[in-house]
Amino acid sequence: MHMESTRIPLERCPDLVILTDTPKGRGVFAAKLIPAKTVLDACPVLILGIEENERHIEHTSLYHYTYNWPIVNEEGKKQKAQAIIFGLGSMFNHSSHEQNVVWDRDLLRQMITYRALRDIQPGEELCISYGDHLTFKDADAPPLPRPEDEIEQLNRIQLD
Ligand SMILES: C[S@@+](CC[C@H](N)C(=O)[O-])C[C@H]1O[C@@H](n2cnc3c(N)ncnc32)[C@H](O)[C@@H]1O
Repeated sequence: MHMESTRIPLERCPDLVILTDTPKGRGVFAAKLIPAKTVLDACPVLILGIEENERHIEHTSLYHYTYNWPIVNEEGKKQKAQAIIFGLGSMFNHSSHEQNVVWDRDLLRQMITYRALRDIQPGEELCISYGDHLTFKDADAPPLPRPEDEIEQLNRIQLD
C-alpha cells in the first residue's frame, strides 16, 4: 500500500549569527534588522520516551537543551515528555524581561516554529522565556543589593 508522505516546508531567517562568548554561553544574535513576525526557524523535534529521559537523558548535558512536550500515552492519559529540538531552537537563551522570540508547537507534525515577537535590532540577542524554574543562575538577573545599601535603604524608611 502506498502511504502519502507529508511535505513540511522549512524556513530559516538568514540574518542571524551565533556568538560564542556571551555570559550565557553561545547565543543567537541579529545581524540585521529582523521585522516583527519574521519566521526565524522551523525545527523538527525528537520526542523522548519518558523512561528513556528519566534513566538516561536527565543525567546528561543534553537535558539542558530539552523542551517539555505534551503527549498522550497508550492508555489515553496525558503526560509530559521531553523533546530535543533540531535547529536554532536549541540555541536560544532565556531572558525574563527581554523575550523577543515566540514559538509554536505543531504536535501532529512534531515541529516547532520560532517567530520574532517584535522588531529586533541589529546586534540584539534573540531570547525566549524558559519559564520560572531555571536550573542555572540567570545572567540577566539584576545584581543583589550590597548589604550596606540595604541598611541604607531601611534607614530611609519613615514609619508614621
Ligand atoms: C538551550 S541552551 C542555550 C544555548 C547555550 N547557551 C549554549 O551555549 O549551548 C540552555 C543553556 O544556556 C545557558 N543559558 C540560557 N539562558 C541563560 C541565562 N539567562 N543566563 C545564564 N545562562 C543561560 C544555560 O547554561 C542553559 O542551561
